[in-house]
Amino acid sequence: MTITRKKITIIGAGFTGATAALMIVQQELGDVVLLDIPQLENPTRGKALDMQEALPVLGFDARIKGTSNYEDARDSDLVILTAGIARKPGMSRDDLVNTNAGIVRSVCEQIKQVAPESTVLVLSNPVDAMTYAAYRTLGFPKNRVIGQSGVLDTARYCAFIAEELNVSVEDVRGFVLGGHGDDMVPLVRYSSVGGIPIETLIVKERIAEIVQRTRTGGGEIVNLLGNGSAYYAPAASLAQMAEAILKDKKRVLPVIALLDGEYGYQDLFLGVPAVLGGSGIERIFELDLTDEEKSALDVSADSVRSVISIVAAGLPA
Ligand SMILES: NC(=O)c1ccc[n+]([C@@H]2O[C@H](COP(=O)([O-])OP(=O)(O)OC[C@H]3O[C@@H](n4cnc5c(N)ncnc54)[C@H](O)[C@@H]3O)[C@@H](O)[C@H]2O)c1
Ligand SMILES: O=C(O)C[C@H](O)C(=O)O
Repeated sequence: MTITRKKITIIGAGFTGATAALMIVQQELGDVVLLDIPQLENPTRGKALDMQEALPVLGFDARIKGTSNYEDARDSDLVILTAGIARKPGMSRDDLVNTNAGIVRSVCEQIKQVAPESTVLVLSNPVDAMTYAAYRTLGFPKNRVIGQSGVLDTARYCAFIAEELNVSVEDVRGFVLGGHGDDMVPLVRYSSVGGIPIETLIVKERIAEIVQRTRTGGGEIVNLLGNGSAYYAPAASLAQMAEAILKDKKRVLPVIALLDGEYGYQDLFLGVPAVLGGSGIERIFELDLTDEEKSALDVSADSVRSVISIVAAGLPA
């Protein structure tokens, strides 16, 4: 019996792309193609070769290829899109919209030629709108075009709760809904530690501070780094989503999905809990929200809608 490994192409071999590549091969999810622009062909090949040479020490089997040629991405099972510019201190993610929409569109034109059956995972910011740009350009079914934000935002939220209570992160459960902006919606009511609701363990004022820190978590890292944005936690989030898809795990994770009436929104990409498996987004869960939670989600949805409208204006009708 021949065992054929899955093929994962990561477009953008910068901080998030290269880190995700290493995490993906360390989970033995498949062979990785790391693709960047032709001007960066040699550094991209260098990164891939360096990772390849780490694998005998780490003890994992995979092939990693650095390239700028889309032929190398042919027939990929999964394409991860990290191409684009990152924000600097003082910028919002939305400030990246015009530059990154152009990049996402040009990359997706190529992907649809060489990997028409792939599932596409989008990271480039502003990610809700970039997932929309990818969906419109690719023309793939909506279950195969997915954005990453909620896994990362939830990870930050859970890390802060674990730190607050001095408990294992393994026992913290939480959920962040909505767009990947400072008005995202951490759902306190659905958050627990070892099954115990956090509202019974942490005072209201501290919960509010944790929620606020989660919402601005990306900016906190941008300010500390000074010249770029987070990449370890984003790459780990991509690897978890890749695993769910490539191993058909049917994980329940917050993902950016195209909504068709769910939560009362139409034609909108927004972070919601979904079943992620071999077919991509297999099902969206609609949670019962209080009026307060729904109002907060409406605010986040409005922000996303306004950025999507900028992208839509630049796309052919
Ligand atoms: N959604 C999220 O949660 C999340 C998390 C982290 C970063 N991001 C976003 O991901 C993007 C990448 O972040 P990073 O830290 O890896 O940035 P980076 O600058 O380190 O890497 C980006 C890479 O994309 C490449 N690139 C640019 N145009 C390209 C093209 N047309 N084709 C192929 N490659 C191209 C660049 O050459 C660069 O190597 C940014 O937009 C950032 O804001 C999103
Ligand atoms: O904050 C950023 O610009 C990068 C990313 O979206 C993050 O949340 O870390």
